[in-house]
Amino acid sequence: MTWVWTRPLLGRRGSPDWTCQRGAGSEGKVGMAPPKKGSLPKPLPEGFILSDSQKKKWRLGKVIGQGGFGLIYLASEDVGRPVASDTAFVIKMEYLENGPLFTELKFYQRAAKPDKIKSWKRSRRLDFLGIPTYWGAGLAEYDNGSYRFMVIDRLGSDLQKVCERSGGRMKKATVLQLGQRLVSVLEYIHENEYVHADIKAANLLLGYRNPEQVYLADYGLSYRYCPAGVHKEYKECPKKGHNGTIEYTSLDAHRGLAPSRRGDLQILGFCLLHWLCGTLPWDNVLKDPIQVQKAKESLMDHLPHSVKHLSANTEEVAKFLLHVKTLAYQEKPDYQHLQDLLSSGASEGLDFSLSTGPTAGPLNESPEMSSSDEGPEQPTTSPKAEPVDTEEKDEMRTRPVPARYIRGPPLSKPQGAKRADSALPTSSRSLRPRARITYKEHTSEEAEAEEEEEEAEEEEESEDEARPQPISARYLRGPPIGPRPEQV
Ligand SMILES: Nc1ncnc2c1ncn2[C@@H]1O[C@H](COP(=O)(O)OP(=O)(O)OP(=O)(O)O)[C@@H](O)[C@H]1O
Repeated sequence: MTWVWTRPLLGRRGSPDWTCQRGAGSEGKVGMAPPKKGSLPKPLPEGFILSDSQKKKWRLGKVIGQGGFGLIYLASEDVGRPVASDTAFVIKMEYLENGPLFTELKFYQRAAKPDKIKSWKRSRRLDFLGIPTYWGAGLAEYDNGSYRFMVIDRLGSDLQKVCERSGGRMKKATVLQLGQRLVSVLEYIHENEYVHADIKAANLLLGYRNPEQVYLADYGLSYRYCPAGVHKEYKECPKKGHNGTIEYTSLDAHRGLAPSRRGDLQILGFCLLHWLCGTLPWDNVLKDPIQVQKAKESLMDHLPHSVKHLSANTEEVAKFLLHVKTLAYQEKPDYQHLQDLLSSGASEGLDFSLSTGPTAGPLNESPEMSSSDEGPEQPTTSPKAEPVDTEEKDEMRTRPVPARYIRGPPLSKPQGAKRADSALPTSSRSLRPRARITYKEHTSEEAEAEEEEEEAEEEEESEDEARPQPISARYLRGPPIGPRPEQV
């Protein structure tokens, strides 16, 4: 039996209303003590000294943030005095048995070492790359609890908050500028065998000292799509469908495919659209992942008109999504071309002041359009969904929520419409708080074995004393490797 973290659909982010429920599989594993009720760890005292896997010491300061599983502390390498309020480091800490920090740590250790980032920047002639620097990690014991921690750059406010403060939407030039920068970050991540799989404003943090810099953070859902250069195979697995943040997650994720590069870009496209319009066509059906999937399929099927129809200022994003639609599952995107598509209206810097651009388009029309509405001809190379077994779909629909890990802040409830085809926005045009539901698939033994195998092959695992507790005690996400090579 394994343990699944659950939280009510609209439960408060970081609130103690999590429960731990038993799930199927992995019978009889060692280390099966259920994680403590309420996943947020007990805060460690200010001034606590931690030693990382390289024996470097770190001093804990105040808690400055909390996520679904862990706390963020200010931290300092100068252990002899209290941590200054303007310190450049933070420590992210979770209970040892929790999975997301382990996943995030593996990303940083494999893909975001300072040297690697430095040489990438040199080779690309970049002044800046928006990935926080990783400074170390380790394990700690406190008051009978075991913890994992990771030291990274201290960052500033997240874009969700910034955006809410400035009226909900962003200026078009800023959205396009953000899009370009994120394509550049994604290219780096993708070239290092990873995808992020959870791009959204809440995971974009401004620099602490320089708010002109934007970092893509939170790699808790990141996925190694191409371990040792071998891309995961195309395998739809409806039972693993809808992973990610429901508003933005890719159609691949809805279908239960392992995340890949095109999925990240599609997620980014949905984010850009949201930031521009302040709303998305599936806002009103967020509680029903299948309806969300259908609304996204409809939008992608009817590009570019479906996007242009939402607002007058979406031409570049429509082109962006149209290009993403042409990508095959394993295809390497043309990052330069994607950046070029966004470049025409992009600003130099970022301006988060109130957006006065056109609001989203007609409110009472369906995103599903007749073929005569479609505008320019569609590319013929667009990937087609494999037929989905309706029985499996029904099973997904009725599957009890506790079978998955669900996370998301309360924010406001989506309003109104019951059907995807009437899912056009009805009220607010702003990026106001909303239900953001993240589905995270429950651990599978294949995925765990796969991770173990990959790790065993790596020579660079000197920091592996930070390995997790017995596998079954932690939460892991990841689809199994499919036997069926199916390039779509
Ligand atoms: N490097 C950082 N510097 C400063 N604040 C940070 C840093 N990383 C995260 N935060 C802030 O701390 C809070 C918690 O972040 P964290 O990444 O742990 O969780 P989350 O993304 O909010 O939720 P989840 O754990 O469910 O993914 C957020 O408000 C985030 O903006």
